[in-house]
Amino acid sequence: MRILADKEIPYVNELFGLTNQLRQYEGRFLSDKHIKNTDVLIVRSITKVDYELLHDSSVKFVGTVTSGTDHIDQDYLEKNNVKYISAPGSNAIAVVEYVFSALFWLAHRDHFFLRDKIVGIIGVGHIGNLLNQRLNSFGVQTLLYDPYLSKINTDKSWKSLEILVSESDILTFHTPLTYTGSYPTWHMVNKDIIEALPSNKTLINTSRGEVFDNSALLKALDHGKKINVILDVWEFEPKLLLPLLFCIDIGTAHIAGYSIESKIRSIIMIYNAFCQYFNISDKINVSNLFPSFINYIRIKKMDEANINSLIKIIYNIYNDHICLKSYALNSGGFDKLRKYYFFRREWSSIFVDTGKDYTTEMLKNFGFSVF
Ligand SMILES: NC(=O)C1=CN([C@@H]2O[C@H](COP(=O)(O)OP(=O)(O)OC[C@H]3O[C@@H](n4cnc5c(N)ncnc54)[C@H](O)[C@@H]3O)[C@@H](O)[C@H]2O)C=CC1
Ligand SMILES: O=C(O)C(=O)[C@H](O)COP(=O)(O)O
Repeated sequence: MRILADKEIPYVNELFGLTNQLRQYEGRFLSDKHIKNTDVLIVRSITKVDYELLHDSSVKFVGTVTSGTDHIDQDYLEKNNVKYISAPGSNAIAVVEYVFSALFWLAHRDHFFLRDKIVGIIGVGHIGNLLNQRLNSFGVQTLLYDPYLSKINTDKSWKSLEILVSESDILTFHTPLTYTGSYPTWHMVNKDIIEALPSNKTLINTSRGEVFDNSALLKALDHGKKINVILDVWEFEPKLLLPLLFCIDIGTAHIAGYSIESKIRSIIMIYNAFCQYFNISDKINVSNLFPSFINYIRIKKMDEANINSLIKIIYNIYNDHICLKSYALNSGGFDKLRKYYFFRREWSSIFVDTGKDYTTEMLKNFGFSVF
C-alpha cells in the first residue's frame, strides 16, 4: 500500500512503515502534485483535504489524527467513495487537563478558589463532558450549553447560551468549527457576546480559533473590557493576530491536545481502522507504544494548593505562554513551536499516594493514578 503521512505524526513508521511504501511530507505544503500514486493519506488539522487536493489522485483512505474535522471536505470524500476516519476523543483528556492547568493558574494569580466559581461549558461532547465530570468531582459547579444535546438532558445545569454568559464566571468553549446548520459556531463569540459578558469573567478557547471573532475580542480589550482571556487556538493560524496575543492572560500555540498519550491514541485509532478497511490480519501489537508511569508522589494533605502543585509537576501552562510570545514574533514561529513541542504527559502518569480513602477516590475521578 502506498501511504503518504504528515511527517510530524509520531509512530507512523512503527505502525505503517514495515509492510507499506511510506512517504512523509510537510503538513502545510502538501499539494495535488505530491499526492499522485498514493492510496492512503494520513493528515493533521493543518492539511485541507478536498477536491483541490484529491481530484487527480487514487487515494482510497484518508485518516486524520484529530478530533476536529473542519479541514476535511467529508461530502467530497463520501461522493468519491473515499473511506475517511478521524480520532474522536483521542485528545479529550489532554485538553481537559490543559483547561484545568489554566484554571488553577488563574486561581493562583487572582487568589480565588475554583470551588467558588461557576464554569460554563459550551459544547458537551468528548471534551466538554469529561471536563464537566472532572469539575463536578472537584466540587465545582458547572452550567452546560449544547443545543444538540439539551433536548435529551433535563438536568438543571443545562441552560441557554444567554444564561451561561450572564451567570458563569468562566466560559470554556469545546465545539467544532461549523459554518452551516441550525447552530453554526463560526464567530459564535462575537462583539455582542463580548459586550454582554460581565466584567472580570473569563473566556477560554481550545476549540478552533474562528469560533471567536479575534478582531472583535482585540477591539474590546483595547477599549478596556475587563475580562480574562485564555486562547490556545487562533483565527488565521499560523499567522495569529499578534496584538491579541500580547493583551490576553494566556496564549498558547494550539497545543492543548498535545499529550504523548493523545498522540498515541489517535494514530492507533487510524491504524486499527486502516487494518479493518484493508482486511489486514497480522496487526502490530500496539500496547507497548504507551509510555510507563513517570512519578510516584506521596501527599499528606489534599487542598487546591497541593493539587495545583501536583498539576504543575506535569505541566506549567505559563511556560507555553512565554514560549508563544517569543516564537510568534518570528516567521514560521507558530508552526516551529508546535513541531518541536515536547509532548507533555497526562495526569494518569503520576501515581499519587495520600494514605486516605476519600481523597484517593477524588484523585482517581480527577484523573491521577492511585493505589
Ligand atoms: N486545541 C486543541 O488542541 C484541540 C481542539 N479540539 C477542538 O475541540 C472541538 C471539540 O472536541 P470534542 O469534544 O472531541 O468534539 P465532540 O464532537 O465530541 O463534541 C463537540 C460538541 O459540540 C457540540 N456543538 C456543536 N455545535 C454547537 C454549538 N453551536 N453550541 C454548542 N455546542 C455545539 C456538539 O453537539 C458536540 O456535543 C473539536 O471539534 C476541535 O475543533 C479538539 C481537540 C484538541
Ligand atoms: O484534534 C484536534 O482537533 C486538534 O485541534 C489537534 O490538537 C490538532 O493538532 P494538529 O493536527 O494540528 O497537530
